[in-house]
Formats: sequence, structure tokens, C-alpha cells
Amino acid sequence: MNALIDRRYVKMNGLGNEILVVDLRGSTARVSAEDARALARRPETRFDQLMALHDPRTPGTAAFMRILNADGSEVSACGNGTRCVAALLARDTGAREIALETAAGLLNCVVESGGVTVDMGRPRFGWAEIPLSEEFADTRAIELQIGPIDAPLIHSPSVANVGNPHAIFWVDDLDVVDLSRAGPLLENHPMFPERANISLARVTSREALTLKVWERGAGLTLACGTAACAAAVSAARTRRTGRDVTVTLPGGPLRIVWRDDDHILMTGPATFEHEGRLTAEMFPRAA
Ligand SMILES: N[C@@H](CCC[C@H](N)C(=O)O)C(=O)O
Repeated sequence: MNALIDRRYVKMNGLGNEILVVDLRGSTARVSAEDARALARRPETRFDQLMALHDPRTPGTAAFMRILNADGSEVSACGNGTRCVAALLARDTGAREIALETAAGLLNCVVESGGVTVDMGRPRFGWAEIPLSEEFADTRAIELQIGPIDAPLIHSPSVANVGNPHAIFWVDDLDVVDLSRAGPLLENHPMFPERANISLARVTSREALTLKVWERGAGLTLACGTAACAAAVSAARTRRTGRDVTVTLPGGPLRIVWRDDDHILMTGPATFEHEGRLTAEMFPRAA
């Protein structure tokens, strides 16, 4: 029998980025890539990212989170999912300050009526840290051979790692490229050995960006918290904006502050949809 059966799930979203929280604390159950793909296909558990909660590994943290994309790939960071988990644990326990842990490190969250703020830690910009498959001294703009989708309007992205890899293409018009077509090619470009999340970003003022994201392992989503962080720090790094910006995604705005101590603070909503228990019918039968 699948050890996930009868575990609690909570369907949430962060600005329309669909999040499924599966609470596995107190058990040794794990979500496999196949389990994740099965749950992602069902209407009641559909998700862009699944946040699996496990018993804490570090004193003072509320849970260790494994994060899976809809294609079953496991990743180390998800901004919208982290806000959702913090809001859920705040609802469950009454705590307002919640520390969570992922493979990428600790995330301190503050849950307030106006939204959830997550300290997303420090960005990394070294070419090997992104990671890229070629050495670049300056990752504010890298040379990318794009081939058939090359156009003067889309070139030389900024790259950043905020727990996961991102490439940000600066454009004047977010519709200049069909991201549903270009996204998969760019996500799987040989420059990105671990694939990458791909954003089109438009600077609208010194304090504002608009963003469209093709997510690694999930495709076009209504919002991506880590992409908003990566775009904000890249915009500040390239002097396009200051360090306190509103990033507006198709699902709505996030406030991103890149503090002087190098930490990125992301603030935005977390929305509850419905909850239930996982059942046997949700998983393919073992042969
Ligand atoms: N939607 C997320 C990012 C999820 C992970 C990403 N697709 C990856 O593979 O790195 C967010 O809100 O940050």
C-alpha cells in the first residue's frame, strides 16, 4: 500500500501558483516522482509545486520541506510554496514566526494579516553556482546562442541562483516572445546543466518590474516567487532599479527587498483552497 494514503493534503496557491502541501510529519513516508506526477494530474490535487512536510532536522525549525515540480523533479527552493507552508503552519499552531528548512538552507518566515514575508537568504551569481556549463566572469549579462528563437529582442540574460537557477531576459514588451514555445528550449539550453527557470522581465520604473515566467519542471505559471527574487536582484545589480521593488506577475504583485546585508525578503499572499486526505485512487496501482 502507498504510504501516502490517508495523509493530509492542503491545496493552496500563491498568486495563482498552484501549491499542494502534503503533511508527512511523524512518518517516514516520501513522495516519489511518480506519486508527484500522479497527484499533479488530478483535478483536486493539481499543482505546479508539491511541498512535502517532513519532521524538522534542525532545532527551532517547524519542518523540513522537500519540493517537487509537477514533472516529478525535486528542487531546493519555491518562494510561493514557502509562503503557503508558513501560512498553513501559522493557522495550525497560532505561531507568527516560523522557520522552515529545505535542501538549500533555512528560511525564516513572518505571517501577518497583510501577507507572509520570507527571508529567502543570499543570492549567488558565480557561473559555477548558477550553474552554467561555461565560465563567465560577469553574470549580469551572459552570451547565449539561442538559434531558431534568436531575435534582437531577446538576448544576453542575467543569471542568478536564489536556491534555484534563473535566467532573466530584459525586454520592452513581455509578449515579444511566445514563452510557451521559447520556454522549453531555453529551460533545456545546454548552457544550463541543471536546466533553469526562464523569465521575461520589463522594468517599468526604478521601483517596479513586470514578469512572465516559464518554470523549470512546471511550465508557464501565474507566479514564481524565486523568479521575482532573481529578477529583482538582477535588476538592482544591473542598475535598472533600486533594491526595493514591486514585481508584478500575471497572478499579482510581490514586494522584494534586497537588504544591505545581502538577504532577499519576499512578501506576498498565501491563499487556502481546500483540504482533504490522499486516497488509494489517486495513485497508479503497482503492477
Ligand atoms: N514556483 C516556485 C519555484 C518552483 C521551483 C522551480 N520551478 C524550479 O524548478 O527551480 C516559486 O514560487 O519560487
